[in-house]
Amino acid sequence: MTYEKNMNKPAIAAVVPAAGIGSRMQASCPKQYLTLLERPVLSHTLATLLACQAISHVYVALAAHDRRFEQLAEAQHPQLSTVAGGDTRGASVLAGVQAAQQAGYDFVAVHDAARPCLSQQDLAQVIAAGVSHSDGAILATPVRDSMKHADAQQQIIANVDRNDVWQALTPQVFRTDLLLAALQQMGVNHPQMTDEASAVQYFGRTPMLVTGSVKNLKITHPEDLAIAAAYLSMPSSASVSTAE
Ligand SMILES: Nc1ccn([C@@H]2O[C@H](COP(=O)(O)OP(=O)(O)OP(=O)(O)O)[C@@H](O)[C@H]2O)c(=O)n1
Ligand SMILES: C[C@](O)(CO)[C@H](O)COP(=O)(O)O
Repeated sequence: MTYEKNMNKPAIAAVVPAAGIGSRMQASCPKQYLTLLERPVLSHTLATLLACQAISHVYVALAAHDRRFEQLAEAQHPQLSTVAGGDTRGASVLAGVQAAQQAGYDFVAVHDAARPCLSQQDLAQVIAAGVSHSDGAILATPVRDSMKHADAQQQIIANVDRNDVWQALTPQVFRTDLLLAALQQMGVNHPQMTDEASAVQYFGRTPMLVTGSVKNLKITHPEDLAIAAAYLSMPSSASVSTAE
């Protein structure tokens, strides 16, 4: 075992899919290694997870050809292990969840490498909800703009009632055995497996939404790096509204 069993506390591992190529960033290296306030994006993400008292170990899924990870300050951390990622985000997550299960962790908190602005407060809240709700919990934010359905010509065909529409974020926290069974049943190459909750929903369960900060953005497009830098530079008490 890589953690100390405590009868009062569930054993929780984080799983970080970090094997993507970041094609939408159009950068010279995968986005998790781009510099954000003088450190790689992934370094910010891992430091937040490693600083969380509730998380005993972090499994990072890496691309087979990755030679950058070993340069990170966190690479040799005793509470961190790497696993071989896969061709899809789901395959990378599955590899980390399998490692967590083999080590005996009861719960997993899956968090994108590309989300470096997660706060300790949001992390603690989604872990508390994921551990207490039998079908797990994910961070999410209510959508703030008008939402439209469009046809193939990009013409509006209908409005979407936004009152019950949320944007899914990470971390997403589940019992390890539940998430493993759900990922395996849906199949990690399923086109609709865009996050862990999708697999758990496909398995017939109903995860909870926990309202998180919009600052927890996923670095996806070139302009997102500057936004992340601005968010990380704000004092932690500075709030960004989650709903309009
Ligand atoms: N085969 C893959 C694909 C994605 N990811 C990870 O999943 C997270 C969210 O995925 P996304 O933002 O889509 O990352 P990329 O696939 O790298 O980006 P893109 O789709 O623009 O190529 C990222 O941390 C990414 O590294 C992964 O571990 N393994
Ligand atoms: C998991 C996720 O970050 C939740 O918003 C998102 O679904 C990942 O999607 P991507 O297409 O791999 O960026």
